[in-house]
Amino acid sequence: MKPFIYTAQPSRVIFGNGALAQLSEEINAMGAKKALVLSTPEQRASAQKIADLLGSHAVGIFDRAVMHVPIETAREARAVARQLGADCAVAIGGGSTIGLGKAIAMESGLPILAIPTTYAGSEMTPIFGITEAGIKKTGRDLRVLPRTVIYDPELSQSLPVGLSVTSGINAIAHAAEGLYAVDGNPIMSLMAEEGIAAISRALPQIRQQSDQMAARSDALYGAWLCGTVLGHVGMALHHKLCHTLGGSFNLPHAETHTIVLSHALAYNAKAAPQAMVRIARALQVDSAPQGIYELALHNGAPVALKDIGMREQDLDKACDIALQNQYPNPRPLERSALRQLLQNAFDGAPPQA
Ligand SMILES: NC(=O)C1=CN([C@@H]2O[C@H](COP(=O)(O)OP(=O)(O)OC[C@H]3O[C@@H](n4cnc5c(N)ncnc54)[C@H](OP(=O)(O)O)[C@@H]3O)[C@@H](O)[C@H]2O)C=CC1
Ligand SMILES: O=C(O)/C=C\C(=O)CC(=O)O
Repeated sequence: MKPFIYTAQPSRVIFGNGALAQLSEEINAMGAKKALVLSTPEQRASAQKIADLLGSHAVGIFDRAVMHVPIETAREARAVARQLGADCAVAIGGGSTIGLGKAIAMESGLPILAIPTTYAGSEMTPIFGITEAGIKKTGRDLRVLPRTVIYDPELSQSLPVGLSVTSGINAIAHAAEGLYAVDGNPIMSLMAEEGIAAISRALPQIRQQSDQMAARSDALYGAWLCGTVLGHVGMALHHKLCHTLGGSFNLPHAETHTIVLSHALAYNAKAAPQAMVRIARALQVDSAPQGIYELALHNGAPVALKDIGMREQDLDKACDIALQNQYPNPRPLERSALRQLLQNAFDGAPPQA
C-alpha cells in the first residue's frame, strides 16, 4: 500500500425515496429558521414545493440560478439573502443551483442544505465556481460545502433521459480521475469503483424506462459516491480539458464531459494501469476507455464535440489553453498527443491509446 493522507469532510447525507419528508427536521437540526430557497426559473414549482414544506421557516424563493454562476446573479442572490435575513440556503436542482448556494455561502457563511436532482456532484464538494467577465474561476473553501444533503431519487425522475445519461457520465468522470489522482487514497478508490458501477448499471435502465425507481436510486447513490471523490481528491487532464472547452468555448457541461472522458482515459491508460483495471471492472468491460465510449454511444449520448457546438478551427486554441498552468496528470502533457486527443473527440472517433 502506498502512503496516503485522508481528510474526511463533514457533511450529513439523508438518502432514500421520500427523504424529502425529512426536510423540516433537517432544517431544525441545522438551527435555521429562515431558509431562502434557490432554483432555476424552470424548477420554480419544485422550489415552491420546498417553501410549502418549510412553511414559516421559508423566507423566500430566488429562482434565477443559471449555469456557471455569473457574478451578477451571485450578487443579486446575496442581496436577497441579506434583505430577507436568511439564515440558510436550500438549493434544489443541479450543479448550477447548488453553485449559486455556494456563492451565497462564500460571502455570508450561511449553511447550505442541498437537494440534488442531477448527478453532477457539486453537493458533496467544497469547490465553488463563479464567472466574471466571461472567465470562470474555481477554488476550494470548506464554507461552501453543503452542511446537509437530501438525496431523494423520486425528485430525479423528471430529469430527461438524455441529461440523465450525460450527467451520469459527468459523475463517472470524477470517480475515474479520482482513481489516478496524485493525492488519491484507498477510501476514495473504493467509493470511485462502487460509484462507477452503480451509475453504469443504472443508465441503460433509465434509458429504457426513465421513471424506474431502482435505477434512479442507483444513479443517485453513484452520484453521491462520485461527488464525494471529486470533493476529496484532485482532478487531472480530463477535468482541465472540460473546463477549457466549457469555459472558453461555451460547450454544455455534462455533454462535454461525456465526449471527452473516453479520450482522456485513453491518453492516460498506459501511465495509470491500476486505475484502468478498476474502471473496467466497475463497467464490466475489458477496456476502460472503450467501455466509457460505448456507455455513451449505446445510451444515445453525443460522442463528438462537433455535434455540441465546437468549431474545428478552435481546436488548436483549446489545446494551447489546456497546456497552460501545468497540473498533476499520470502522463506528462504532450502537445501533439493532446491535439490528436481533441481531434478524436471532435470527430467522435473511438478512443485511441
Ligand atoms: N462545484 C462543484 O463541485 C461542481 C460544479 N459543477 C457545476 O455545475 C454545473 C453543471 O451542473 P449540472 O447539474 O450538470 O447542470 P444544471 O444544474 O444546469 O442542470 C442541468 C439540466 O438539468 C435540468 N434539471 C435539473 N433538475 C431537473 C429536474 N428535477 N427535472 C427536470 N430537469 C432538471 C436543468 O433544467 P432547468 O434548466 O430546466 O432547471 C438543466 O437543464 C456547471 O456549472 C458545473 O461547472 C458541476 C459539478 C461539480
Ligand atoms: O466548475 C466548477 O464549478 C467546479 C467543478 C466542476 O465543475 C467539476 C466538473 O467539471 O464536473
